[in-house]
Amino acid sequence: MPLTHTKDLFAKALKGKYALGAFNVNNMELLQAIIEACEEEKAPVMLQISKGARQYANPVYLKKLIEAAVSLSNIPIAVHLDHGDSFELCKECIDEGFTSVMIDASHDPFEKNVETCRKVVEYAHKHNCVVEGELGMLVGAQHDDGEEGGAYSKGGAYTHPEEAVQFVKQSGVDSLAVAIGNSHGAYKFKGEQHLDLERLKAIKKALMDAGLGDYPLVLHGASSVPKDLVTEINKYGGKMGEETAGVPEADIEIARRVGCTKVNIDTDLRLAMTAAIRKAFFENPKEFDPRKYMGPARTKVKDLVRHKVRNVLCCAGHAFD
Ligand SMILES: O=C(CO)COP(=O)(O)O
Ligand SMILES: O=C[C@H](O)COP(=O)(O)O
Ligand SMILES: [Zn+2]
Ligand SMILES: [Zn+2]
Repeated sequence: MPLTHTKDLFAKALKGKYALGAFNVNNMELLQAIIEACEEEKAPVMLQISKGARQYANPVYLKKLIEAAVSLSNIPIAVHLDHGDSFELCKECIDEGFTSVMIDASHDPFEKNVETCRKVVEYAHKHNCVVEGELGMLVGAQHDDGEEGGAYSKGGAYTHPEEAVQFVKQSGVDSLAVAIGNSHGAYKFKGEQHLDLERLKAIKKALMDAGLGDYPLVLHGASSVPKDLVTEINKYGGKMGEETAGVPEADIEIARRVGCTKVNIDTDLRLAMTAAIRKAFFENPKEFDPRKYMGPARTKVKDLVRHKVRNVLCCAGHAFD
């Protein structure tokens, strides 16, 4: 089975009122965990590759691993560039056959963001690829070099509904990542906080009223940073701030119902993998066969993805709609 096009996945998700999980892939075990969970849950899935993943694993390895996943499974799989930071990187991925790319020029002024997106859209649309843009800036740790804080988006800037309309019209992007209080990483909030879901509704409505239809919105930073994973990491020797909190899963469910079509999850996968590896090291300090800790790590990530697609995103059971 070949890759499924991102635009086909979006069309079905919008019709079926479910969200697609866009899970980040950095190595074989993460990929296997995502695919096995989605296969068993009959969920369509988006695999996303960041610039960092390409640097870590090598684009050819990633491409071949994904080819293996596609040929061994029956579910619809799309491949997306996460946070493309230049036209050149987007072009490389489009040429490699990615079904969608994100160009993230959200830190630039509006006009410059539009211009950068337009250039990517022009190339992508000629090559059967669709484009995600971003307007507004996520709070906190986006593009961060520091320990926990954001380098240049500490305050964030929420997406304005009318600006979103102008941005989509002028740039021609096919989906839009919004800033509604979401942020990347494990240190999103101290204590329980919520997304600005009223703003999300207003953005969706403004796009609809402007004749852009049931327009696909994207939620970055959608990890919930489960307390039990943080506790487990710390129990087995980790040193994560216990008071950290992510996006409540109930907020993600509401975002899905409002019309968020793509939900990005990376940190929760990292936490699951780290918790399982730390536990295996702690419980079996004499063990040195990587399969003995990567195996449980893969299983833990698989359980997490299963939970997300079944209980939060509600895309389980929709693979063959
Ligand atoms: O937005 C993401 C990838 O683009 C991931 O967000 P998290 O860090 O919340 O998992
Ligand atoms: O939003 C960022 C994603 O979690 C990817 O992270 P990365 O750049 O460390 O691969
Ligand atoms: Zn961004
Ligand atoms: Zn992101």
